[in-house]
Amino acid sequence: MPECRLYLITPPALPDLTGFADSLARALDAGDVAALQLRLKDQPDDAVLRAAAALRPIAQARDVALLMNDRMDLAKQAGCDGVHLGQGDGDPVAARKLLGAEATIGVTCHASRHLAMEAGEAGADYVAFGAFFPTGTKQVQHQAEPEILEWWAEMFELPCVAIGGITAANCAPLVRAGADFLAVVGAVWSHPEGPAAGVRAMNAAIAAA
Ligand SMILES: Cc1ncc(COP(=O)(O)OP(=O)(O)O)c(N)n1
Ligand SMILES: Cc1ncsc1CCOP(=O)(O)O
Ligand SMILES: [Mg+2]
Repeated sequence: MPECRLYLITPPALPDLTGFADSLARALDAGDVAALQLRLKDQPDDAVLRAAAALRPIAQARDVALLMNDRMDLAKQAGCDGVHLGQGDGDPVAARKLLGAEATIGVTCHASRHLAMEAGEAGADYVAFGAFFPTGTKQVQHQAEPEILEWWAEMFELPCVAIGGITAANCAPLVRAGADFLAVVGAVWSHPEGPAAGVRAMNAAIAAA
């Protein structure tokens, strides 16, 4: 079975940044996390930059890549390792030009093979498919099936990310289908025993898949 790793995404608002930074450190120390995406919604730029400045050293110290959601300009300003772009968030070619060859650029491809091939041609470092399961984190308009991961993994070397309602209890088919990363919000931040337990549970489920 090819390796699959956890990709952690922040909650959409961080009213207690200091408290969140502590929880994040404990969560990252609980098990393998490949990347952290800062995904703050409807927040002023200065709040996003403040959050990035607080979280970047925590991620960096643990060798976890920090990606900015939506905004390549803020990724650059904050010194992030990359950016995640949705279909309306800008051009991966422009992001590459701005952030450089070493940056990680991810692109949302919903459930579309066409969008994924387009993202690959535009120089994305990963393509993201979803939502695989119902999610309360975001109102989604696209539903993906594990077959798209199988198809992608068979056809292309470029890593693929699965997202949307993924938990320790439902992730096995996605791992088996060839997802390189599982991106989660709720499975970690809303885990009943806390985020560190969420990371442990996800890693155990990935290993058992
Ligand atoms: C890893 C990953 N995959 C998909 C998304 C969704 O991006 P987008 O479609 O731009 O939606 P928002 O996250 O901006 O609401 C993501 N953020 N990360
Ligand atoms: C950002 C995003 N894009 C598609 S589903 C989703 C939400 C993922 O959050 P959760 O893991 O809580 O379902
Ligand atoms: Mg977006």
